[in-house]
Amino acid sequence: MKFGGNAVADVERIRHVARDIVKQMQKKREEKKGNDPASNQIVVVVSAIKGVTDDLIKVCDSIMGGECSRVDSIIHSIEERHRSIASNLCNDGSYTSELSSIIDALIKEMNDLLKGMMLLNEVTPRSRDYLLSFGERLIAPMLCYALKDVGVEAEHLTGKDAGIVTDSNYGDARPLMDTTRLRVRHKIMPMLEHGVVPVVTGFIGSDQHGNITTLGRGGSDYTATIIASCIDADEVMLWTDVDGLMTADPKIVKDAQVLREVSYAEAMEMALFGAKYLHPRALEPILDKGIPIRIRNVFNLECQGTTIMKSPTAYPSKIVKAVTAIRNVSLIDVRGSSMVGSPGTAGRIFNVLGEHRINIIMISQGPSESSISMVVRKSDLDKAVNALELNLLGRLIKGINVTDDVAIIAVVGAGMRGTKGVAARVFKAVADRGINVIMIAQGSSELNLAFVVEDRYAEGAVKALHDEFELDRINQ
Ligand SMILES: Nc1ncnc2c1ncn2[C@@H]1O[C@H](COP(=O)(O)OP(=O)(O)O)[C@@H](O)[C@H]1O
Ligand SMILES: N[C@@H](CC(=O)OP(=O)(O)O)C(=O)O
Repeated sequence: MKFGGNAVADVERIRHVARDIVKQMQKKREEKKGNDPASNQIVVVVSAIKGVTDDLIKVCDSIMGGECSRVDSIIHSIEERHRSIASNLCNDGSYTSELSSIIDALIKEMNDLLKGMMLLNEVTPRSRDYLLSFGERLIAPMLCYALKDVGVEAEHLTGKDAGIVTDSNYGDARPLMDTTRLRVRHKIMPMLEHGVVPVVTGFIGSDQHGNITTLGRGGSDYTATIIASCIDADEVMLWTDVDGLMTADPKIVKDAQVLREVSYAEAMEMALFGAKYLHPRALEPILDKGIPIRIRNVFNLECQGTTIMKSPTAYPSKIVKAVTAIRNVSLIDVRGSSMVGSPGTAGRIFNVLGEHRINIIMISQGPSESSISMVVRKSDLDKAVNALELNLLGRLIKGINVTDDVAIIAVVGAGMRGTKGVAARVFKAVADRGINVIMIAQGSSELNLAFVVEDRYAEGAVKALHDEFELDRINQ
């Protein structure tokens, strides 16, 4: 069971999560009538309080910008928030003092690290991951003690303690699954057999040298599926603050509906295109084993949520199941006559961006070959343009155009495969709302059709497509 950052934002929510875990354990025991000793074994994975990882990233930026007072004020508010939770969470006084001293020790370690980083005025990928890890490391002991306080035996572990070993690609590390499987089983299985609930920090692992690494934004989902695969779990539950995967972001479309079932492939497309910030690689570890994932709302236990599975049977006649939007992205257009007919052009452009660790979200090249359009995160824009200017401008490419405030809109659904007329419906619906399409891409899997609009039209485009494919009536 993985709990996202919204679910653990304050004392009340953490207590609620602890009670939810107890309920789920009881439910499992009843379902299996207690015959199976593994019937109520649960591993808990938890994310940093929503916003804390973002704040720690701001701290890194401020260190590099030499803004010490900004660092102090952000860190001060993180410390106060966690100290206050630690002192108000448990009813048992001895737990309160144990928890407070754990939190104090972590805060001291974080400040020691910050002192070093500030002294050097330097943030390396390795020190950045080490600092970001404190978001999760500060919350896991809280949930662990909340469980102890309601009578559940629990132990908190970092991803590193739990046995997640990764490569050294800081900021976006990948698990080395064979080693991880051995270590996770060795650590977690005995705890489960002894009736102890492991409470593991999401998002973090460690490389082979023992340095802390992070698995990329949204990486707690990934932690949950890595562990599930290692211990052959029956299922993975991702507990969040919405009822499940929905036909659109409920913050944009008021009558968005919960999808009862989607396939692994559809969920992966939805994740890649921004619906519920599911980690794009989170499904990889459980695909082969076919372990189902359930997305559920921790604040609405009545709702059964969404099941992500191999072969869903719901909605057999639906062409499109969801409309998604990726905001905060920018479009880079590179052009030049020497790009025409010259093999390796795209390779050279993508290499330069790859060397600067810039992820390209969407690519399009017209048959005239004289321009290539790419969408990158807004936060990567400066770095990307800089890298292209320094390495290729005046040689391979003659000009770079930037549109810095765009959004990618995508329609997703396995029913699109081989169905004629989907693109016509999509672009007519958008044009009828007076929205101009800047760039288009469709993968050959035909599971999605994606296009770019100016960001101010993003919500209008999502609503238009939700209406066009009658997604508000999907469950009728
Ligand atoms: N299609 C969608 N279905 C469900 N949620 C969506 C969708 N698109 C965007 N969201 C947003 O994703 C949020 C949940 O993702 P996230 O904040 O990463 O959760 P967590 O912190 O629990 O992992 C919701 O609050 C919702 O606004
Ligand atoms: N805290 C990390 C990892 C994570 O998965 O968070 P969440 O479950 O709240 O999306 C992040 O913000 O990226």
